[in-house]
Amino acid sequence: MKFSAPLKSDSIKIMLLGSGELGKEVIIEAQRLGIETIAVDSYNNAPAQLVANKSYTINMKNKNEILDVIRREKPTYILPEVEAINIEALFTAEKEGFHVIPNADAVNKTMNRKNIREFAAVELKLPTSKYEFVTTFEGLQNAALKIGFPCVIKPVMSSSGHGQSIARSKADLEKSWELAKEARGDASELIVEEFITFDYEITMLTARNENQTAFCEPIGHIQQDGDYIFSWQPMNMSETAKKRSQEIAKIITDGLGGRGIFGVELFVKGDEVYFSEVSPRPHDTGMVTMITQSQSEFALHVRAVLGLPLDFIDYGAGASAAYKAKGDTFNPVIDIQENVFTKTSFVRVFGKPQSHVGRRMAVALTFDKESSDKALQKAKELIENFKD
Ligand SMILES: Nc1ncnc2c1ncn2[C@@H]1O[C@H](COP(=O)(O)OP(=O)(O)OP(=O)(O)O)[C@@H](O)[C@H]1O
Ligand SMILES: NCC(=O)N[C@@H]1O[C@H](COP(=O)([O-])[O-])[C@@H](O)[C@H]1O
Ligand SMILES: [Mg+2]
Repeated sequence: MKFSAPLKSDSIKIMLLGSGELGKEVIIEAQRLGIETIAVDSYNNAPAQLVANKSYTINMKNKNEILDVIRREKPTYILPEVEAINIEALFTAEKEGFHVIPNADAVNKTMNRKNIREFAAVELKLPTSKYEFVTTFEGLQNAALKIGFPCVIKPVMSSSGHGQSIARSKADLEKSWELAKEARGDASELIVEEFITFDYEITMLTARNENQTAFCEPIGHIQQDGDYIFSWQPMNMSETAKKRSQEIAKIITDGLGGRGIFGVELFVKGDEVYFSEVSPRPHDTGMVTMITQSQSEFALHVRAVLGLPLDFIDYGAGASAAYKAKGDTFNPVIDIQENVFTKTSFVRVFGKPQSHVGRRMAVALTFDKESSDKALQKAKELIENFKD
């Protein structure tokens, strides 16, 4: 195997665009290799800014502000960490010779549900739910009638379930239409998806670079209001479904190309696997890998970016439970009970400077050599005792 270069860490600079909890762990992993790090976000004291060498607070949707920090800092690698980034800035940076991870086109495709869905379903011919795109309320009504109820309605640009809803009948559509407007991204166009009655859903974390593609064990998860609350690894699945999941993950990540880790989101029904969406970066459900793998998804992301080997060992089964704020405050204090600090469990507090109801603030991680179920049970119990 040939690697792109020996690691000369002092000559490498990584810039994160978006500095939340996932980026914070990426920065820590890069720092462990002696790499200079810069964290950019739209608010001060974002989690990754707390641990980076340097930070900038800018309007992430403004092309010039993004290009200004890139041209000033001249990072070796630019790592988008959130979806809401001015994409033209990334295309321009790439043209100027900067290395965007995994690449500007992949970021563009995945930040917009229309682009990624058409790429996956039409171009790559991957199985997905039935879908339609709409821009008017009348269009939504027609699409929902065509696809049938229940159906899932999402803004084409949004994440963590923002603006997403399930319409169970025609009467729900008005509410769905209004809700979609609240999305942070672009709510001018919506996707209407057939509701898949899956047995379970997984994230297939896939790390790739020019040398290698590596899969993590499948991660099962539970979502509430379109946002993850519990995840566990490994998800116990049939060999056929697992193989199919890896095949789909390989096709979509090869299709997008570039270096980095991807969170490939899949719905599984029997041995049938449907592609849902993909993050070209670490995935929230993948935080469980901080306790289950010798190299977490964050460490693998950094290694993939640097062209280093993507080999690691699995320690055993584990689970994660997200803690979401119950109140709205500045400088929130998260109250964590002593029972989290055991041989087989720990906590990561993100350090967000402000809480609002439902904002993810911390994660409890549990380990159980043999059983994901037991690890999940323990994580659920631990999170019950968190307060803010
Ligand atoms: N077509 C569908 N059928 C059934 N369930 C769905 C469908 N689409 C979405 N869901 C459910 O809603 C969850 C969130 O959907 P999706 O991943 O598209 O939203 P998101 O806002 O991009 O979330 P995130 O950014 O956290 O990945 C899915 O993980 C799944 O549980
Ligand atoms: N599903 C995507 C996801 O989990 N993204 C993670 O959440 C942060 C935003 O959190 P915030 O909304 O609390 O600022 C992002 O910066 C990223 O770390
Ligand atoms: Mg998702």
